[in-house]
Amino acid sequence: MSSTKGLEGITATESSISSIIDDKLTYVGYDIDDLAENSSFEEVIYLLWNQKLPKLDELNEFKTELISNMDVPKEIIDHLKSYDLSTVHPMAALRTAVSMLGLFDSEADVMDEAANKRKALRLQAKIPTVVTAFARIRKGEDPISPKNELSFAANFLYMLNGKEPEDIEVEAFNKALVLHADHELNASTFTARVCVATLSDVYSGVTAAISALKGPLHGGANERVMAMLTEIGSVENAIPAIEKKLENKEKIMGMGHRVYRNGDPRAKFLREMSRELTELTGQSKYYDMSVKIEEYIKENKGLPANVDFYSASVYHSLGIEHDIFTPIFAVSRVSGWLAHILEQYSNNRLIRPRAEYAGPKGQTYTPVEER
Ligand SMILES: CC(=O)SCCNC(=O)CCNC(=O)[C@H](O)C(C)(C)COP(=O)(O)OP(=O)(O)OC[C@H]1O[C@@H](n2cnc3c(N)ncnc32)[C@H](O)[C@@H]1OP(=O)(O)O
Ligand SMILES: O=C([O-])CC(=O)C(=O)O
Repeated sequence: MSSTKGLEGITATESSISSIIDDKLTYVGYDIDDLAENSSFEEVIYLLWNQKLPKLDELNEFKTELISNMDVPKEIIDHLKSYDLSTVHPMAALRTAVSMLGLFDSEADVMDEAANKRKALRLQAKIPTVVTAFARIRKGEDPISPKNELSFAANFLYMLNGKEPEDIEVEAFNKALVLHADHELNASTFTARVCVATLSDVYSGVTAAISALKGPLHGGANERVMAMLTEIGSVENAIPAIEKKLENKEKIMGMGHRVYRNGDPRAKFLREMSRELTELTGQSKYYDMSVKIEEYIKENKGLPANVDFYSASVYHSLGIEHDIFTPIFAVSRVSGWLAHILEQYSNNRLIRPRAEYAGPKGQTYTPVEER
């Protein structure tokens, strides 16, 4: 028996949700380029959960259902208020709040398909409320309810900032949500599938996935990209700073990918949005720095920028606090986690690989007082 470190190259399941073939990403067979240019995030959620794009009346009904499920129990808001918000990371708060949401859902442990779909809708709807409520409470502001006439993307920015966003902001944010929605068997999605393959419930699966997304080698990288750009400070300092990091064997956040070797097809959209939005907000230095870093790493390490790299300067230009970047990833990716959870239930088998034993053998037990 031999093992593959990090399960690289191992095909662990069949899935009809998204595919990455020859550096091309599709959701249910639709090219990500097409979806990023044309679709709303609501359409993409519907697509991932139903394996088809909605008709207009189906889409309208779905949007209404989402908005009408965005409320969060007062007890959870009160719980958020009880933390020391100067030290709690919003991903930790989100992880706990999602777990708590399960305590307020009388169907949490009802395992039939219809109930699981209803829970999926509730979770997708409530996660943006938790993230925006956390961000507002920590600034001493009250959480805001969504507006029926706004899209999912617009409502998120409205609930975060308390004012209706500009069209260009909504367009950029919607595109970012579409681009982050699903990504085959990434670490957090795999985590969700492993969890629910024990026939544990949807809330457990999503709580586990949030825990995996939080790490800096996965979704947590976007916040760290912005920390790196802030630390570098100027376009002139970009290459010297990166050289120093590489000398110190530090990883450059937002660079590299387990699957893509030639380039992440999502990055070009985020790069363009970063160019536009940083220019519009007079912060082009972040885009210019990012381009220099991307080119340098490509040339010297052969590594491409991943989805987290330019999303950092995009969210920064939208005025979003840096530690809210990874929760925003969760606001989008929960759509993919839920699609995978529903797919796992529909054709379940316990996920239980083997480990190659590398420890000592043949040891003899000695009583504690003789050791
Ligand atoms: C949404 C997402 O999850 S996208 C990924 C987000 N994560 C990041 O951006 C963090 C930075 N990137 C990384 O850590 C990695 O590229 C990962 C985790 C994304 C992929 O990891 P793996 O497939 O395991 O690649 P691995 O870590 O083995 O890297 C292969 C080689 O490239 C190097 N390398 C990979 N990424 C980087 C990086 N960002 N900076 C510098 N060197 C890197 C490794 O040090 C290694 O070099 P070596 O062979 O000389 O030891
Ligand atoms: O697929 C991966 O390994 C990481 C990634 O890009 C994602 O989750 O979007």
